[in-house]
Amino acid sequence: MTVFIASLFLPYTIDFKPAGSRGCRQRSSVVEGAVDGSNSGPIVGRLPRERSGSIALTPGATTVDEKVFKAYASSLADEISITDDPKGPYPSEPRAVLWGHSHKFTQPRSKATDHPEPSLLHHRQPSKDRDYGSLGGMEKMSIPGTPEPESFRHGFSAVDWAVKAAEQGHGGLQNAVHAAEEAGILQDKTWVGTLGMPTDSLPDVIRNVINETLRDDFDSLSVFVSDNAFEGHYAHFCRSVLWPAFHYQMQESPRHNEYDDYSWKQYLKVNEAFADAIADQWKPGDCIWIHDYHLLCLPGLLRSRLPDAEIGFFLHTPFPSSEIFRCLSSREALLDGLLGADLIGFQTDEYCSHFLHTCSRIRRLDALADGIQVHDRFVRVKSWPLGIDYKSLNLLRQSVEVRDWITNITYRYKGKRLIVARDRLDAPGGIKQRLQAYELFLKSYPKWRENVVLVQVASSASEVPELEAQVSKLAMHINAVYSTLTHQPLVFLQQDISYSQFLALLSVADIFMATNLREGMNLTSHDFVHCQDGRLVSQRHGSLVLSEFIGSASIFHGHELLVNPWDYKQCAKTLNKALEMSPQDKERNWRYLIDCKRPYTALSWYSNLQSALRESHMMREYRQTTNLPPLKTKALSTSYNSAHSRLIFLEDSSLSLLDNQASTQAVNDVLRRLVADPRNMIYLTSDLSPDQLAPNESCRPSEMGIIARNGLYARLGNDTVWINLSDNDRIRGWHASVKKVMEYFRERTEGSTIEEDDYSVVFHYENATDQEAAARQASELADLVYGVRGSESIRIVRSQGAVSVKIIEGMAAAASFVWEQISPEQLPELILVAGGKKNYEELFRWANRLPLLSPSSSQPPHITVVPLATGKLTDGARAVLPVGESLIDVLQALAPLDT
Ligand SMILES: O=P(O)(O)OC[C@H]1O[C@H](O[C@H]2O[C@H](CO)[C@@H](O)[C@H](O)[C@H]2O)[C@H](O)[C@@H](O)[C@@H]1O
Ligand SMILES: O=c1ccn([C@@H]2O[C@H](COP(=O)(O)OP(=O)(O)O)[C@@H](O)[C@H]2O)c(=O)[nH]1
Repeated sequence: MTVFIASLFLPYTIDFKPAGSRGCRQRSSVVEGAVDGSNSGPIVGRLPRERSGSIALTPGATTVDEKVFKAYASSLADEISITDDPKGPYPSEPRAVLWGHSHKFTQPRSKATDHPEPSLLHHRQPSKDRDYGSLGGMEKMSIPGTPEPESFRHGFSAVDWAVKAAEQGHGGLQNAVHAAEEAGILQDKTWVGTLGMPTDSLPDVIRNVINETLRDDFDSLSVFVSDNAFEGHYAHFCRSVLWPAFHYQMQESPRHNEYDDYSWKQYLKVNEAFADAIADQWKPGDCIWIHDYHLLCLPGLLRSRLPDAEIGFFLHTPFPSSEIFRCLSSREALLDGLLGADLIGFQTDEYCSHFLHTCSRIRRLDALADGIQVHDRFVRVKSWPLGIDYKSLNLLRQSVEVRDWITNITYRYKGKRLIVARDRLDAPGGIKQRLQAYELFLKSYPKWRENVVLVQVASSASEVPELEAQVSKLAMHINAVYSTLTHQPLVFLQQDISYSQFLALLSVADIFMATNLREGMNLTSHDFVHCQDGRLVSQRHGSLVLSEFIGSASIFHGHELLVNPWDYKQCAKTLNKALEMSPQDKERNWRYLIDCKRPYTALSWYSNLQSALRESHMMREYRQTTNLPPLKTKALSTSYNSAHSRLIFLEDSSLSLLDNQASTQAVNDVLRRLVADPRNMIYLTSDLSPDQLAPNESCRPSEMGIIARNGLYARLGNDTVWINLSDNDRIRGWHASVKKVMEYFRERTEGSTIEEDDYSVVFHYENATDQEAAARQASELADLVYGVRGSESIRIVRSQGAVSVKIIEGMAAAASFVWEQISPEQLPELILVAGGKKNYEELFRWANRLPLLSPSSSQPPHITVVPLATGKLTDGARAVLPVGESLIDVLQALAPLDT
């Protein structure tokens, strides 16, 4: 089984250089080739190190501001002056080196910088009598297995190329994939992505050879799209439309409709190219993982090509509030694209909730707490925060290079308190706000002016030149006002620095500021906490000043130094607090952060996602219920008889044992036989309350457990005490707030009514005088309820003429409660769930998930879930009652009279 991992950029790209021009690059560490496909260097699993001799801090200053700061940065570089090869040879390094030594902080570059030079590629005149496409004048087409003539090899060997680490891509994702491979939970993978460089000028033969090398030696499937399509997709639609919107930057930009339309078409085109490439290679049993906002339409495009494929999607960025998302002109298509997946993962619960609400609002879909019902498919939605890979980080930070940088930086900033930040220079990066807060800090706390330095690494983002100019000015202003002859409080590097330099900075910093306005997660803050363990630098426990608005804030929830990045006063105060903190408090804070992030590792992220996808896909199959097989009663009896322990949930509406209607003798008899068997745990479920059930008490066998009020109460078998599974105050709370909102709409919608019981509140407008206005009100009502629901597990169901708000997870939670009461020796070998009400789907899903909860050593239980009513209740069911049979017939087959 192959796992396809699709991300816009492959972890690799191609470095084109004329033969012999690679200078000092270590040839042995590059996978090299000439266009004829012969590898001119040995293929080894390492890519070239990008050595930064003296960090390139002075290139291309153009504006006055830039000159000032680049000159400053350059003098800093001279001061720091490192040697090209700190103390080689390098220790054996972790995999992350494969790409980690590339200039990671060149992220904003949309493409690799090394273009194949046209003069090299077209140095031959196309031959008139042959048509070899872009190969033009080649004497002979390269046919696999056929030796090429010398002339061919010579002509193109002048265009050497090398596979090298891509300069952009998902660091966190790559580390997670690597960790999963090392742990053996990922065995056969194929990365799918573009090379992130212009490829139009590449002759087909070169593409093919590159393709093959990447496929054979780098488990990669390269997707080729035209340079125009790539530009429209990435630079325009991704970077100028989606990225700002997903990070709450909906400012108007001077764009034309045609521009938007064009870039949207290119976005789709690139997504389609991915779909075609994957569909071409996919085999039944393979799994497809799609990553991030560049490929939102890919799940849907793949679903239409491969209806049975196992498809997962993970969004690394935030998913914004529906208020923002609904401004996107392609909102429906984007949602439909995403909903092609079996499972959609987000970094935090907040993003999940925004997504669920957006689907309900824009697509009018039935959003449950754990996913979306899309016609006959259920798309699971859940948060799985990405974490870091300690193993590779530990190895990397102990490299000679990082150690040397630590020495250099410690020497350079001796006696100073060091604050470090590193962000992309775009609006969500929050550099502008951070500098403003820092200025206020220097102003308000003069005692620190002479001994604090903020090192701000700002990777450029050419998309927003105005912001760059503003930030440069601000930086210049801070240094102009607060510098002294011997001290400059701000080092503003509008430059990329190497990862080793950055790790060294993280290790020696007193404070790391991750005060971005928005960010999906921000793993760098996790790296910082880890690097402050004192392993390389004695007793650090530096402080993390963290924005409330980034994914990491949900991991470090409750952290003492959380800030609102727009509140400069608070940020300034927090910096002062962090600097004044006693070593004991710093350590306490640090330990808190370490504990918070412990459960979230790159490996656990990968493995949780992988099993959740498996489960969702499996459940999706059960949900494809149009042709559910009839229940095989005989087979069920066989499993029942061989099971030493059985758990059975039966919905009472068809048995009438719990309600006040008299049940038949047959029902009474068969239930008594079932409960008499000590191997059985029988639970009847009802929507009645314990009070309503009381009068009929004596008619029921006392061994039978009961779940009442759709899961709000449970009574275990042989027990007389009702357990309230929900907190009454909480229920009253949601009930009251939802009702209040409904009242508001009822008053404004003539003819509407509200109906309530203790687990649902329904706004009826089927008899409203003005249906159109009432439907609009109902939509607004649904939106508002989403807003007030807080963390409650409620479900909003829109139906013809009504909006129902119901408490959910009741049945599954009650079933889990029952499950928790069972001792490990008694864990059931057979589970039967039979019911016909809508909330039984929840129970079906719960039961379907059980095999995944079973310890691997134990035999998974045999599960049968049977919808009792025909019609809509099929989600999660595995079989239907055979025509003419009732539940009693099935129960009688299990416990016949003579047993
Ligand atoms: O620059 P892009 O091509 O648009 O890519 C976007 C960013 O993707 C990665 O960051 C995202 O994923 C991280 C890990 O899940 C998460 O921590 C971060 O908040 C997300 O934005 C990548 O690491 C960035 O460098 C890219 O800029
Ligand atoms: O050259 C590099 C750059 C980053 N990383 C790691 O990749 C993760 C950052 O990934 P990403 O850029 O996806 O996350 P962000 O920092 O944007 O949250 C961090 O744990 C880094 O330690 C790495 O191993 N090598």
